[in-house]
Amino acid sequence: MLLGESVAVEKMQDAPIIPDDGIGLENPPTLRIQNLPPPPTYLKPSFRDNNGTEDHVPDMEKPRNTICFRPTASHLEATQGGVFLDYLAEGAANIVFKIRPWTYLNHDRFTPKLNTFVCCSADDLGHIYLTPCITDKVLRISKGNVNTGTCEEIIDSFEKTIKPLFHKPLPISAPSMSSASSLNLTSPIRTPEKISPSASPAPGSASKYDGGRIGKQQVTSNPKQHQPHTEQHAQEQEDSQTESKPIQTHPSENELPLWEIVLNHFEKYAGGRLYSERSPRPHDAPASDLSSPHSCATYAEFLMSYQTVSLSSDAVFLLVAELVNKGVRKDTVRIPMHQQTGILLPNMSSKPGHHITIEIKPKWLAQSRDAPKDAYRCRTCALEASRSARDKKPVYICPLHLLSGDADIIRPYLHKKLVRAIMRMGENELLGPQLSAIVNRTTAYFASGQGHLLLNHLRDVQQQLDTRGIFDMSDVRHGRLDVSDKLCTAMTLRDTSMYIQVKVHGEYDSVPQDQPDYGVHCKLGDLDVKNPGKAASWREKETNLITKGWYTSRSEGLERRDHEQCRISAAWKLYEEHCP
Ligand SMILES: O=P(O)(O)O[C@@H]1[C@@H](OP(=O)(O)O)[C@H](OP(=O)(O)O)[C@H](O)[C@H](OP(=O)(O)O)[C@H]1OP(=O)(O)O
Ligand SMILES: Nc1ncnc2c1ncn2[C@@H]1O[C@H](COP(=O)(O)OP(=O)(O)OP(=O)(O)O)[C@@H](O)[C@H]1O
Repeated sequence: MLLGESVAVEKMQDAPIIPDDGIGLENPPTLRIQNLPPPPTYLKPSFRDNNGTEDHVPDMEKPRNTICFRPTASHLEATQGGVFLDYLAEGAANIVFKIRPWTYLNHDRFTPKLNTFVCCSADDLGHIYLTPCITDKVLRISKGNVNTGTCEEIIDSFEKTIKPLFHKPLPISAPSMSSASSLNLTSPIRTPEKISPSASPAPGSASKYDGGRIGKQQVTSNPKQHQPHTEQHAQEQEDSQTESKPIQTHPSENELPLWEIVLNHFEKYAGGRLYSERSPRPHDAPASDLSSPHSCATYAEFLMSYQTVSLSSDAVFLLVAELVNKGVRKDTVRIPMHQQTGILLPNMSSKPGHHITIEIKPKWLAQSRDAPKDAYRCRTCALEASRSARDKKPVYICPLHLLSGDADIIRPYLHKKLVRAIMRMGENELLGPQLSAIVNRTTAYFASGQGHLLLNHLRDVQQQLDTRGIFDMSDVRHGRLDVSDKLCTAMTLRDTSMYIQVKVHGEYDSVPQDQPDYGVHCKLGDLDVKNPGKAASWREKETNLITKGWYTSRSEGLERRDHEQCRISAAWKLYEEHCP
């Protein structure tokens, strides 16, 4: 296998193997395989045996300061430290394998599965040892997409850029809630004052703040008139854009965009509650005692530990074979051969009999800086509204609701997520009486516990890193990239995943009174710093949301119901109900 090559699987290819010489080419040719490759044969064990004597210098480069996966067909190696690498999941940019301890498939004969690997490391003298199997981890490998960094780059930017953002200490007393979540949950609804025209213009009318203006386009005078634009309209918008660039001016304190004024009213007068007639229920969780021994010291506790691993080229080949075996993708999967590195991460998957895991992408926890002033939706809800029925998220919550601390709104969302995770895990007995305890505990985690703190921290960092919006060029170093590193980091934190583990057995039944979110823990995943090369696509997305009316349209067909609706839409409804 040559430097610059990649292995691709195209199941429909005819030729079993077509090796190409890809050195130095921009788009290196690929090895195409139809059938699984034959397992490589390693006749000699490449580790120290039980007597401590090294009896083989392996046929791979000695890995230093790192560990290395390579396949094995040796019974001895497999029994002493073999692991299986099973396909677990994939995202747009990475493939994830679960590391499972090796087990006999046949007691009489050694019949290695194709994906039997050993994990080796070297000491200072270059002696190679078999590393005890690391079965509580997953192996994550980049697919090598154009805008995706190598594993080394990912780890480097994680250490230098991401980690410092989480070095802030966690509060040791109850969280001081943000404006979006400083809710008086017991206060009855009060009538909001009508937005004073002097404080802010009527929806859609002109003001100095035209954060929603693209080129010559002005927001229309009545938000109820907003509809997603036709293709022809979109073309007109595009044409107008070519004449003038997007303008981004920023509101001073007394020039807040309308959506923000309405949202502030919602938080202030309705106590942030979507259903105003509802009083707090007995099962609404009290705030967690954040000074308990379970408190984390800093927000860094929510980060996973990363470890680089190198992969022999045979290993990469067999991982691709594993993907074929599992029928992973109908189209092409590529794993770049030249990288031959992966990242070991803690395995956050559900573990039957122990915990269930739900995965949540909190997305944009504050409105986009570029949203029109009369936006009816937040950025995430606007994007979701723009999606076809097929592409919409099956279980959804507005990020601003998730952040709000309102247990009534968060609970139904978490309930759905947890039920799906339980069913996927196959522990259907958890759907019985235990379920409400599991849901309540997870709700408490997000409504008032550490999940709430983490979301607030993520929101703050997203806002601090993106102060001027996606069209701003002022922070860009001349001639280099057309988007700032800070914005790339903000976009990374808008795309991170929360892996929330909820204990489901054992001491979980005897929960401390003062800790309603007992047994719930979370780590953040996918913190690969985004490539500035994505800037054009981010701008295109934002422009599309603005010009096609996805932020502002009040079309019935776009409405989501109850807790699925956007918090900003809920605020508008309440405002208009009380200030017709
Ligand atoms: O644009 P968004 O907000 O939909 O985010 C994309 C994600 O869509 P989502 O809404 O989370 O399903 C998208 O996630 P999926 O592939 O849909 O799971 C990616 O994370 C994408 O980032 P990248 O191209 O892998 O760097 C994400 O793209 P960017 O973060 O670069 O915009
Ligand atoms: N540490 C982990 N433990 C368990 N499962 C994981 C872990 N990391 C990732 N996964 C699984 O693999 C999937 C893809 O991982 P990841 O989100 O890192 O890939 P990605 O390509 O960066 O995603 P995206 O499409 O969001 O860019 C996740 O959705 C999750 O199901």
